[in-house]
Amino acid sequence: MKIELYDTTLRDGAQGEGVNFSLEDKVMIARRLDEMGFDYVEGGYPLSNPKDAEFFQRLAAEPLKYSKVCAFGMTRRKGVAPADDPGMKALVESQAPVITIVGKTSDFHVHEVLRVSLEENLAMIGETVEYFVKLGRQVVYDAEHFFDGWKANPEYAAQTIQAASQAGASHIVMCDTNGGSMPEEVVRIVKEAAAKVTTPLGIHTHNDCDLAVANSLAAVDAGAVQVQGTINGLGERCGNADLVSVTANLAIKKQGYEVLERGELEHLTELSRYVYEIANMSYRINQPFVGPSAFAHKGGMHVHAVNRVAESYEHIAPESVGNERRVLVSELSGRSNIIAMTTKHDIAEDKQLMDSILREVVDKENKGYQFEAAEASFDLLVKRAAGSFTPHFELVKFHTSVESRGGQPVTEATVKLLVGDEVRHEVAEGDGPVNALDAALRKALNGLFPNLRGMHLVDYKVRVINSEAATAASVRVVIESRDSDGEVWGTVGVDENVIQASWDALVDSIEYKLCKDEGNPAS
Ligand SMILES: CC(=O)SCCNC(=O)CCNC(=O)[C@H](O)C(C)(C)COP(=O)(O)OP(=O)(O)OC[C@H]1O[C@@H](n2cnc3c(N)ncnc32)[C@H](O)[C@@H]1OP(=O)(O)O
Ligand SMILES: CC(=O)C(=O)O
Repeated sequence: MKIELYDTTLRDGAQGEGVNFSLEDKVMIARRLDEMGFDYVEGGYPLSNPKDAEFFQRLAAEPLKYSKVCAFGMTRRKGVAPADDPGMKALVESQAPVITIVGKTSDFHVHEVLRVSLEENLAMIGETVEYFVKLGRQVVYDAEHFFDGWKANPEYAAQTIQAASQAGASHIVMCDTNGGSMPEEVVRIVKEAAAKVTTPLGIHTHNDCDLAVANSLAAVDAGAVQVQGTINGLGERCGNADLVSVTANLAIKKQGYEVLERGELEHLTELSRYVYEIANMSYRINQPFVGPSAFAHKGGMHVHAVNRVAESYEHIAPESVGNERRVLVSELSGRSNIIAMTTKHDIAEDKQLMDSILREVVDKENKGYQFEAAEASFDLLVKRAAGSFTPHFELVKFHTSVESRGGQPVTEATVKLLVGDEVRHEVAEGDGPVNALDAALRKALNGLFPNLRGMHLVDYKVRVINSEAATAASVRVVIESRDSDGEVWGTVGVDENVIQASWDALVDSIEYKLCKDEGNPAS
């Protein structure tokens, strides 16, 4: 059976704390969802702000190819005719082919929040839906607080959805607005609601009990044919149902449902990351299906098994959702992790070397190193252990100073290097000691390695480890670098002195780049 996917990232997702899409962001996300084959894209609330109103004008001028565009609004205001209601006018002007109307299901909300009679609320629902149907628009009716309302007063809750159904709504969407329902309640109530209306049912859940995806799937099993949710579960409070997980579960794990019929499932990971990037948010690393850790294997016994049979510790093939298998190296590693990480070195047969690499990894992790986010440092460690690494330069000394000049901090670094037989001695200023060291190091290497010009630092993280040792505590510095090929790599340094730890991570980063460009990648 076909299950319609209704995306509300641009409306309900934008209600999440820290989420703020520009007009261009919204248009780009809508187009990506359209390419992926989502059935409905809810673009916003045109009454709410000019950006949302403008979004619909942009899409009216250049329509989506597949997805139906939905404009969201509430039922008419109390005591106002639909034609005179500013919210209705904004929805009409949006030109959106689908109008999604939210209305009250719960008698408690009708009395305490709207402060109108139960009859007036029914009239608000029926007249609003009818108004848009008569204008030739498709109307999706979102029944707010549906499950709470049904639990408190099922007769009245049923009357609200019957009002929408009789007025011509195409779907009645049951909303778990406060996210407090359990899957067994959802199943029972969806079945009871299905006995009261013939209009197709949809489900819209929130994640306050961490059950939004489970509740969506339970509703589908009970008869819902449309699922509303957001990419990555963005949304108010604890978020909405993550439409990525809903889609993957319906397509891969459950039997008999069809979603994204155009074979776009293998682009789910790309879509998830695209939305994170546009929202300027970090990926949720352990996000099911699409997170960077979703198929990352760390425990030595697991890696051993996965090397033999991938599905021994994977519930699906990562590629089916566009993700990839990763092997992590850490103190929890066994020889299998090292073998998996060093395939290009062709050293798997050298058990002694494998054991010495493993011992060094465990020893270094014990001192505070972490190689999970520093694969480039790990690769250099392997080369050093295998005797195939020749440093491109050697440090003679470095010096950094920070002083205040006229109330402004000025940071300077001096670096003295031996490059072959030549001594190079350079000084540079920077925004801080690490930036100044980076600049002086590059100056000292200037003219020898022009490819370093296309490389820059993109992230710098410092973490105090062993903090109970107070001032003697070590720090771990992780640096992320990127080059003009778009490759990103991580390196790590650990020391009691943050400048030394930074230097070590910096040097690894440059050595990795030089090895890579010589066609001698460290891994
Ligand atoms: C469950 C959901 O996610 S629903 C969507 C929630 N999203 C948002 O609120 C984001 C966009 N909202 C906005 O920009 C603004 O709230 C607006 C433009 C819609 C309204 O702004 P204002 O007119 O200043 O009203 P305000 O937000 O303070 O209060 C909401 C009003 O709508 C009324 N209202 C709430 N729900 C409904 C409804 N379903 N139908 C009719 N009126 C409703 C409230 O009773 C209140 O009116 P009152 O003060 O006369 O009682
Ligand atoms: C409509 C909606 O967003 C809700 O009830 O949660």
